[in-house]
Amino acid sequence: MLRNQLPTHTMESICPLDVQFAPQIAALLQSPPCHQTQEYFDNLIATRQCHGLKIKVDGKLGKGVFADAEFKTGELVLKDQILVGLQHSTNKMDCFVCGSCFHFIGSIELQIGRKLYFQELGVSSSNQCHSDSSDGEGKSCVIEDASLEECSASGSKSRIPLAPEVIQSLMDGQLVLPYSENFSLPSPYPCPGGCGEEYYCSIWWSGKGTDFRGGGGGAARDRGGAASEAGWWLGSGVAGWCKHCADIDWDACHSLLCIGKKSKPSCREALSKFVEHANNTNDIFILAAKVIAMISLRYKNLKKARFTEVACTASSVDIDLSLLLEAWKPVSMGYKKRWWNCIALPEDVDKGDEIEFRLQFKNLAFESLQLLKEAIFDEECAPLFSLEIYGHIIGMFELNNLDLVVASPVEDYFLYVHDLPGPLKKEAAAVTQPILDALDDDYSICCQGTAFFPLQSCMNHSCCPNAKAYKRDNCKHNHSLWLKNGDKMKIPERHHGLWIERLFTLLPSRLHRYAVYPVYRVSDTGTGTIRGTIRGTIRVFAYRIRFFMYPVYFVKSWDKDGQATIIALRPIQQGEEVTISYIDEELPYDERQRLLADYGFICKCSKCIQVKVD
Ligand SMILES: C[S@@+](CC[C@H](N)C(=O)[O-])C[C@H]1O[C@@H](n2cnc3c(N)ncnc32)[C@H](O)[C@@H]1O
Repeated sequence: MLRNQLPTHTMESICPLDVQFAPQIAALLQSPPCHQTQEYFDNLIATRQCHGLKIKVDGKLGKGVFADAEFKTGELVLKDQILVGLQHSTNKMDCFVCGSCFHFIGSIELQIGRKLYFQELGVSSSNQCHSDSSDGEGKSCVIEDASLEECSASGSKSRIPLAPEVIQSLMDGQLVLPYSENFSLPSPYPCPGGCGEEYYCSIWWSGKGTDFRGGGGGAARDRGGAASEAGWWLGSGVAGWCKHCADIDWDACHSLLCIGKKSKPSCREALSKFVEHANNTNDIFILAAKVIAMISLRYKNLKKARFTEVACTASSVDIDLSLLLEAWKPVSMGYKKRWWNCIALPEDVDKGDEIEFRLQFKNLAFESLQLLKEAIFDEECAPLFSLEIYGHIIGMFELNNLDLVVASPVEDYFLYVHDLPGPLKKEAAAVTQPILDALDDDYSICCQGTAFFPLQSCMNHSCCPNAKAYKRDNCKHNHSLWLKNGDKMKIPERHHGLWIERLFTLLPSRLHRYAVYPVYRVSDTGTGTIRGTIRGTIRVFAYRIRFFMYPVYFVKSWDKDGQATIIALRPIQQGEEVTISYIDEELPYDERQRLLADYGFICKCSKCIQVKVD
């Protein structure tokens, strides 16, 4: 049975808003007309100055990205800014990053001190095992009787702790590490709402992208509302000092989601419950909440602007559908299906249990939505709080999101010290070695999360792609995979020398989607060794699933901040479609189709069509 042909009773509404606002919801979920979509993406490409690309909206696979110029091998094809993204909550203890652009902030000392502090408290990801990851389904997994042959890198036992005073002096800036001035980071600005949960940096808007200049200014300003230019996320295209990331995030969504003193105590409590629920189940709900907050605030701003124009005094609780559709436009452009329908059925779940399986996800989303409604429900934007809309927003993430991976400057710092000439290295290492010993394998953990990118998400998949997500190639160091023992892990030649993520995959395969694991550089010989498997039993909602994990690797899209960077894998001709691979395209045909089923389609690329013909 196809996923969109489930019996009607699974589609029955459990959310009264789905029924009450059915026409408005249908209007929101209707695909925008082609000309509107074309206009939107043409505008986006122009304002972001990603010349050389064109989004075509009526291709055989729906939207697709096409070359409007020639690209040489290795050339930058696209740098795309996040529409909405989040850092996984489990990663927050490891990496201190800006809550808006995900650039590392503070200082090398603060990054290290904070990590060691949480490590000593026993709450860092270093103290957890892989299967306790923040995956869509994995978040809800409870290890019941896993016999862990070997835990991850994070569980290292060879760590030599530092004295608490040293950790404190790293955090409060008393201890300055040698050469750390070469790795300065933007100053952190606390959330203006006083939640203490989010910190930000300031950015320089060059009109082309972001260029980080640390700190400067920082006086708390009176925000008194969320009045920003409604189209900020399309980028102004004008160079100049931009508002702090704090302001950007506040105006975009955080003013509604902040649990600081500026929010009403009842909202604060409800929001805390919502976040706790998301952290215990699936942090993708927090991303969905960001979208709902963004659209609500865009709606308010559009309404304010319209009323100023026509001096209108209409009742403030009437839903203005045309304004709501306008506010929703950036989300309307994303490819989406209902979350609980587009999740691939894990191999371990019996076909006969499919309806029950999907209902569990639907109920989970409803549970989360109820908590969010208690916190930020707005009558004027009521359709946004329907389960249909919530499910489609999460489904959009499921089908399009890219893992967000931002390289750690702490790793760069230690590599720099490692590369110093003899006497200088010896002197510096006298200070840094005890810190490395305390961090052990975790010295290089990068910022990890998930994000939706409006242009990149239009890229179709191919098993013979002509583009890929960029991996930093300016690193001077060739780390071998440090995996121990036994089996060889073969890595295709084209990935040699690139940064990869060592990933323990939990079967069924979907459970790795949002996992949090370290990134390593593959040696130029491209081989590593597998560290052993982990066997056990987990509970996924009502199901007990026997599993084993095996290490695979993922090549990541990552950079100094959260932008997606796509480069050409081979020469791309003008007019040719730009494709990336959502999976490891070297796998055999059946395995590829199995993995692509997670994305809800059977591949129609030339390589797969050829297999069928043969
Ligand atoms: C991330 S979106 C890509 C943009 C999409 N074509 C659109 O219209 O927005 C992924 C979806 O595009 C379609 N798609 C992408 N690559 C495909 C392929 N090789 N074969 C078949 N469908 C594909 C599938 O429907 C898939 O779920």
